[in-house]
Amino acid sequence: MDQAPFDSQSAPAAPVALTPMMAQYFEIKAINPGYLLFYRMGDFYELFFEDAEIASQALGIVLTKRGKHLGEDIQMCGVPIHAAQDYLKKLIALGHRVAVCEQVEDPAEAKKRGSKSVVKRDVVRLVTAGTLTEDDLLPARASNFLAALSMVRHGEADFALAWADVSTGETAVIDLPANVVADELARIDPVELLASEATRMALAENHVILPAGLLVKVDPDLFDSEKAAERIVGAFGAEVVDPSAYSRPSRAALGALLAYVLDSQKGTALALRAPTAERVAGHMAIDQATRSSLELLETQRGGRKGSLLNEIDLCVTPPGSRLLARRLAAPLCDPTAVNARLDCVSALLDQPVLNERLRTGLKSVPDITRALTRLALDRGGPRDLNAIGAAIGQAGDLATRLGQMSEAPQGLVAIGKALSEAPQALAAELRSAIDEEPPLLARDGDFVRRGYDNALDAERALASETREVVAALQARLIEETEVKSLKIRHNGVLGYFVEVPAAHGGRLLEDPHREQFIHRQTLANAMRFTTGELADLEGRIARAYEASLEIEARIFNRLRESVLANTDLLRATADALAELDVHAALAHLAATRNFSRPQIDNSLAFRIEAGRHPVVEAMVAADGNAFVANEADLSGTEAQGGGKLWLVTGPNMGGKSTFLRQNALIAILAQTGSYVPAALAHIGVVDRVFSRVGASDDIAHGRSTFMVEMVETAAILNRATRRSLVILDEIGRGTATFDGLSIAWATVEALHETTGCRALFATHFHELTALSKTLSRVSNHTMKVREWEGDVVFLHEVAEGAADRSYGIQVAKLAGLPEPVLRRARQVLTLLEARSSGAPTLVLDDLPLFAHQPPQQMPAASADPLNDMLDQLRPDELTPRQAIDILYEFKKIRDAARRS
Ligand SMILES: Nc1ncnc2c1ncn2[C@@H]1O[C@H](COP(=O)(O)OP(=O)(O)OP(=O)(O)O)[C@@H](O)[C@H]1O
Repeated sequence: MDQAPFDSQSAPAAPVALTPMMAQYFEIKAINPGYLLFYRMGDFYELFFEDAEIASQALGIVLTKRGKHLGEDIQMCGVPIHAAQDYLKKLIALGHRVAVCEQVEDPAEAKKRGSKSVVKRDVVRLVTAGTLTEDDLLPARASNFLAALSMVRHGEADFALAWADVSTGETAVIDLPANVVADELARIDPVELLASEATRMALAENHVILPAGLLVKVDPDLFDSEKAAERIVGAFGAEVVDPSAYSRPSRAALGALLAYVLDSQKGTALALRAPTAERVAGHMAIDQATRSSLELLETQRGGRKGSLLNEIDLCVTPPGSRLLARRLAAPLCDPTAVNARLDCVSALLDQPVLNERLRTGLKSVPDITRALTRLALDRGGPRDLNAIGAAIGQAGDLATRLGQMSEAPQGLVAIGKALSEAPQALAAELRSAIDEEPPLLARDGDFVRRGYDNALDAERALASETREVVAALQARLIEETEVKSLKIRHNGVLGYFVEVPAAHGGRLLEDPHREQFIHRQTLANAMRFTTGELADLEGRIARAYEASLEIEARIFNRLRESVLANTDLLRATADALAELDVHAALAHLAATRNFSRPQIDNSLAFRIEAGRHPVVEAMVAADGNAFVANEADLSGTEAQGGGKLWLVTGPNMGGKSTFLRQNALIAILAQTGSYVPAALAHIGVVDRVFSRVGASDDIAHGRSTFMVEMVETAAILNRATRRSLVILDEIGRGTATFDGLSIAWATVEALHETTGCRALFATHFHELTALSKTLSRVSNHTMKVREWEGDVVFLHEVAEGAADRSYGIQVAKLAGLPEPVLRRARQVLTLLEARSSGAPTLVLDDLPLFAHQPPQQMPAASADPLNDMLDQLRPDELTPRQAIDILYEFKKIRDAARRS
């Protein structure tokens, strides 16, 4: 094996000719720019130079030095082979990409070329976040997409996005105009995104910023649409996929995706499925801001817990959870397709005993899509074969159960058919061949069942017979030497040997035993010998073992081939299992959470009775409280000019955000094919949902909160259609009162007059409620509160009419604003209200600040009340929402003081 790549003894301090190994290292490094090079040295992967610095810091491992280059120390760190997987996982999670460079010849071969020759090495795999296949590197319940974004200029730029989960083989592509690129990226949520610099810049001109953390800038050549056609045919076969069926941008995106995956696998055949061509209009458009505001798959803080998905995901298999997440990210727009899904849920809901049995059966079905990919990439092991065998068996059982269903809907019939076609003969073969608990790797052997292969059994018998031979030999040697404590033992260094206690060792060194026993080792208490007979035995055992390993490897490969020959059937089985899991889970959800079936059609209806927010409901229930269900009716018709717009007023904390969001979530759940948390829901399919709720809670990156709010409002006004559902919360709040009010006013008018979409608009500008008099489809609604001894009690109930006031001061009191501040605020409010109603009244200056305060409570600094308030605030005890509300109070007081 090689020594150090860089010879520390002979490395001079000045520029030098490279040692052969250094030359090899640099050569490999140069063709893999952007990757940390894991350079195989014996039992370690070693990293050098900057790679070593990066890895040692990222992994918390020691950085050492090995030799010199150009007079400088060479930094080095290493990870042992057996732990490499864990280190890789950490590096990938931190966004690094790794090139794994192995020794690709036997060191003995290298020696033959001369003593100074270097063992050949080559990169066998590029490991990146988007090209992983190993279970322990992947999240079980989430997809892991690699995406490639292409641009083909036709005067105006046309884009396409291709994406694949390399671990499951799922592949898809979609043509996109520039203005939906960001939405689609948000939906697919890739872990790695390939694009050229030109594409990145063209999108930036369109105000679409590609996520820097995921972006891998690749050579534009990778996107050549002509080469792409060849790659597509090469990957899937001309008889399976016709490249000309895709648009030029789609071909280019697929071509780049395939090239990158192929390169990462270094020549291993691809295990991707023929790409599905998706259409933008096929699913509900939900932009990034809406996804984040509605916390569909993850919360705004980034975790899955607290998201809608987490609340509704009762799937019992990881592929089921992955499918549900994908469906929730892309609800359907075709009522027929939605209803077909709902029919499956309804049928299972109607048969709870069957559904429970199906779920119990599904629970033990292994994740075969990933096992199949590993086998295709020759990275699989006997456990993958077992998983596939078990899953096929389960699929058969589940098909039988489904077959017992009376009047199954079309969707379940199709699932049952796919399950019944699972290749049972293959499963029987796998079951008869592989042990129940095999080792991870085929090369470890001992996984084929006894009785499966005669030749293998014969070799194994030889190996085990030798055990008996050893015992017999030991007995004979005891007799011959008369050393009763003589033992035949085995270890890795000596192989088989004879061991006697030290006290008897001398006897074997003398005649007549001297000839037979060759001394190998003297220990404190024992002496060890070998004999010719033992060496012979050793050889026989080793040969038998080698032979059995070889036979097992042949069996493994044959079974692997049989599995791969059934790839299409197995994928269909896996798809059907995942889909059944999703329907069964949604039926279980509907039953346990009291959801009902939504009525979905092509109308412009949006009528929800007793609607609930599934996540807040669970949260409130955990505190022992009941969620207050609310109705919403935004239904309209073309003849009326579109849907209705509800203006919702009411205090902070009154439940406006919850109410607004729950209606968007109900629409999304319904079009996903799920029952919904409402007593009744009638929804004409929604083509886009826009939700801007609580934007001021977000810390805007680089743009002020108000700017973000305006950019997002602009997007809604430009893109919403009559079929859209728009949910807006406190538009215009982040600027001066009159500017904000005017913007909010004009926005409501535009939504009503031009867009005609169904909309919920929450606001603190009570002036807006006057619009209901002039705009026919605008109506006023309010969150009910009850005042009790000066305090406010939130009823969380939506009622007709407008709120007469905002209860800001009462809420500020709940938030713990100091009493002097509250008192002063009440005075100011009274004055302001009186002034705006035109009543002759005192001016602000007439009122002494904090009048009636005893002097000790109101120190001299009260000339600057804002300062005083700040002194008394306890920021740590405030929620962001409370803090913002207090800030608004501050601004109001300051503005009022300025004007008066
Ligand atoms: N329908 C409901 N039933 C029971 N509790 C509710 C309901 N709606 C909201 N709540 C409770 O009230 C809290 C505040 O609700 P929400 O954030 O929707 O109020 P808001 O009016 O939007 O306030 P803000 O304007 O300050 O964001 C929720 O966290 C929840 O605990």
